[in-house]
Amino acid sequence: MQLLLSTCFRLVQQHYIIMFMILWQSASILWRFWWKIPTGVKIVAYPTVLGRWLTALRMSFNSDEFIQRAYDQANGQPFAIPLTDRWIVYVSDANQIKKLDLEPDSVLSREQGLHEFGWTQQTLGHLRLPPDTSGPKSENFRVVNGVLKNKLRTELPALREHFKSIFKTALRSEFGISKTAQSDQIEWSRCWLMPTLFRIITRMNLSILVGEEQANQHTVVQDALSYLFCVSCTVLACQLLNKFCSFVIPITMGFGLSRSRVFKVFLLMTEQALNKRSLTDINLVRYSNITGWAVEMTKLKEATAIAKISFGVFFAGSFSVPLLIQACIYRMCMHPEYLTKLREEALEGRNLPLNVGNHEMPYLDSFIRETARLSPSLTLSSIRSVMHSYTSSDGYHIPKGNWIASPQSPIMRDENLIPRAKEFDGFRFLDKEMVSARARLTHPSQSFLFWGPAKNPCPGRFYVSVIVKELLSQLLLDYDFMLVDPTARPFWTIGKVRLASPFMSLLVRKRIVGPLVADDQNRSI
Ligand code: HEM
Repeated sequence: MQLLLSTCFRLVQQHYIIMFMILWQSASILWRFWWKIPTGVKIVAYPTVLGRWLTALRMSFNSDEFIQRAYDQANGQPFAIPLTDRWIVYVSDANQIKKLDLEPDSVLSREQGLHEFGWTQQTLGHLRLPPDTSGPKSENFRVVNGVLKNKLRTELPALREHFKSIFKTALRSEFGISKTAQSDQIEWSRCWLMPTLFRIITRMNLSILVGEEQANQHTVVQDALSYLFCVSCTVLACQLLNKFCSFVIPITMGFGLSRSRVFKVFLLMTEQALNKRSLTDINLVRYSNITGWAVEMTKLKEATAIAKISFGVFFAGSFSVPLLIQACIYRMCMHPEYLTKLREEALEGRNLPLNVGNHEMPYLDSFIRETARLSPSLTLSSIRSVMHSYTSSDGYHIPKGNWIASPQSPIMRDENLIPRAKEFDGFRFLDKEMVSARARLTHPSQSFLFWGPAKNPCPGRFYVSVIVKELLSQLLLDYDFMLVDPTARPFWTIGKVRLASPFMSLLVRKRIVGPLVADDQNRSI
């Protein structure tokens, strides 16, 4: 009898818990999809509150197509699509975007938007600098832009030999080709592209962030890679599970162990740079990496706070570069007709310093820009988080907590803005005489949102442009390559991210100098 009673009691208890969870979930659906709905804009979702929720679920897997259709139907007007955590109002008209640019960060915050986008509370945890809504006046913004757009950019031409030697060694070791391999050793080796590119680029980023000595240490690179893997799993979990993800985060983040180990390296290098500054005449101190330049530029005194800034740069710069390179390699394999010209150019430019006047290698520059245009790694751009309920001068109203953004892919594929926009034309950005570029990879514009808003584009883009060109040049000059399965799906869309396929594999061999045998996907192996 007692057993029966206790079983009944437990069932009732469980029943209440389930009832409570259903009520809580219903309330949050009502709150988000009815109470927080933007007004005065076209709502692109299935009708009713439940329909909007289903649209949000659908957006987790198929957002690219959905946004494209909404853009085509909106005729330049703003439209709103629900995600599981918020509404996004997409604005594409240039004049409306200009008006948004005039709003202060305390109303429409770019920095808050970037933090929410990167789930920094979960992925950087206590090592993040909290978002500062004072816009360009914030210390983080000033230091990050100063370090990447001034210091690092000025050093780029001199760093070319350094980049070259890192990539040469890395490619050889990744492809399992010995230093003394002769051109008649033509066996193909198979390479799993995404992890390979992450290893190479993370090693390179560490060398400019914390210096060559640290980047040479196997454990430092391994910790950085483990941390990036944890971040990828966490962002994926957060995108799919949203608020329910709290209990899985410690697991996906590996309890923050790799994060702490990587941060320790940043802290150590920051402390060393601070010591150097205090011991030497300040005018004589020369730093050669980002942690040192951050110490040189910041007004902050405390090592941990300064290290958080450079750690934030590591976080911001780690994911997009491998994805861009993978997209370029995919395009090269699918459009081998470009390879002869790209190889000629790479050979001619082999020893020139890159980024002196930002006009070197126009063919490769155009090829990468065209790839980026058609294969951006995000479905949206220029995110702003609504800090206080916002009513625009055009009459639409967006409740606090939602986002305003631009529909990146549809704009970059709009035939009204770019002729034959849906076609891949690798040398599209060269002028009529085909000698120099009309628009460089690093130039942001209203129809090229790859680097974010034209007003405040990514400060790391000059560095990206140089290292991507260097790596692709070496690949073109030293290797033949082709896709293992050219028919496999090249991209996946998960929530706001448009990922190059993590399963893409390449067949690679040392290049036979002479006829360009790699220019044909159909050759026999
Ligand atoms: C293909 C590679 C990259 C792409 C497509 C990319 C794109 C972007 C975009 C879209 C933004 C947001 C801009 C905004 O909405 O205001 C951004 C911000 C940023 N990026 Fe990049 N980025 C890339 C590589 C890098 C690298 C390698 C670094 C560092 C070495 C870097 C450092 C940053 C930083 C620090 C910010 C935040 C700027 C701020 O808070 O003011 N990025 N990037």
